Amino acid sequence: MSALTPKKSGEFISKFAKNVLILPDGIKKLAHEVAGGIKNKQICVGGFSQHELHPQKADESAVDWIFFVDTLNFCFWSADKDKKWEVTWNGKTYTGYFALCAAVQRALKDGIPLIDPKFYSEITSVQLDHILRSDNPDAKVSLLEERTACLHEVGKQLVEKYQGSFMTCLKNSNHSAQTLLQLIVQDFPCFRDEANYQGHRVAIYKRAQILIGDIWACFHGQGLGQFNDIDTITMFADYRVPQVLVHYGVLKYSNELMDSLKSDNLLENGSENEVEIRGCSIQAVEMVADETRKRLKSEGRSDLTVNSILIDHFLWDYRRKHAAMLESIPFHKTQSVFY
Ligand SMILES: Nc1nc2c(c(CN[C@H]3C=C[C@H](O)[C@@H]3O)cn2[C@@H]2O[C@H](COP(=O)(O)O)[C@@H](O)[C@H]2O)c(=O)[nH]1
Repeated sequence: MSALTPKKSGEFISKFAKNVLILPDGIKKLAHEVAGGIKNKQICVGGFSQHELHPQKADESAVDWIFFVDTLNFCFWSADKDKKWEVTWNGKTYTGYFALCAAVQRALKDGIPLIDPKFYSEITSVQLDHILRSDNPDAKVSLLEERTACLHEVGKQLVEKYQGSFMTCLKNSNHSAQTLLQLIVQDFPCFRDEANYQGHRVAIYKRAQILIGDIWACFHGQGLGQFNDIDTITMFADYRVPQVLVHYGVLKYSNELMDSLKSDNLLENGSENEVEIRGCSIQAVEMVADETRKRLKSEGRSDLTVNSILIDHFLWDYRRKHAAMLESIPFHKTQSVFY
């Protein structure tokens, strides 16, 4: 059974969700803030390159850098807060997603051809463990074997089918995000982030969509990063953005779900509650994007770019900036290679 698109999946899941609710007042409140951020250019496509660890030059190696990072861009949370995986680079210590970016920069500086698909198609888990080594000796990156298997899968496919670079996939997509999305989930199974929900096959495609979103952002929506249908890409349903949506009163969890998350119970990938959190996050951000467009239109500012990628980046960066304030809102803990 072929899956619904992520946008349709979000709509469908939010209709049937039992433990997650979308609140219209929260949508309006967040849309007001997003509209303001877009007008004053705080929220714009240039955000990606502002991170010192991201590629500063939008070229072929940036595309292979982004593909490598987004192949491993999952599950950085640690059960024990004192054993956080962290990487120090240029005198600064990073955690989570940015620890991955720092480890990649460190490896490249050491002359390891890490983002070359030929190299990582044959990488051993011992080599990867060294490359992703933490400066906190007690903490190691999670799911090492699964990460190694992901690299083998995608590296082999790129070498055998796409002349050894994701650039070929990008060129084959003819500036269509949906064509590229289908190519990614068909040819690279570790990106195929789907689930069965209420008798339907739903697709979240978090890493496949963030891969497209990061290329679009890195290239400022120009040249190789120009997609005619970029607005059809949804937010990236990870475990951080739902925290912010609860904070803004956009999502509300049932008491039962909130209590379960507060007790640090793991949520199984594909379980009803996990799918509801992720699906309602997609639908909520689509609603915020629509409400924001409506507001800007009423102010005669339809010229401004509004899409779910920009809103997602705002929310994700917001969680990073206000981590302490958001600590009282639990994030759902799921072990998977999908997010
Ligand atoms: N929805 C969403 N999820 C994102 C990102 C990013 C990084 N994106 C950067 C690139 C462009 C933007 O400017 C961002 O700066 C990582 N993640 C996910 O978060 C989790 C780790 O979180 P933490 O523990 O805090 O590092 C993990 O599942 C990871 O896959 C995003 O943008 N959106």
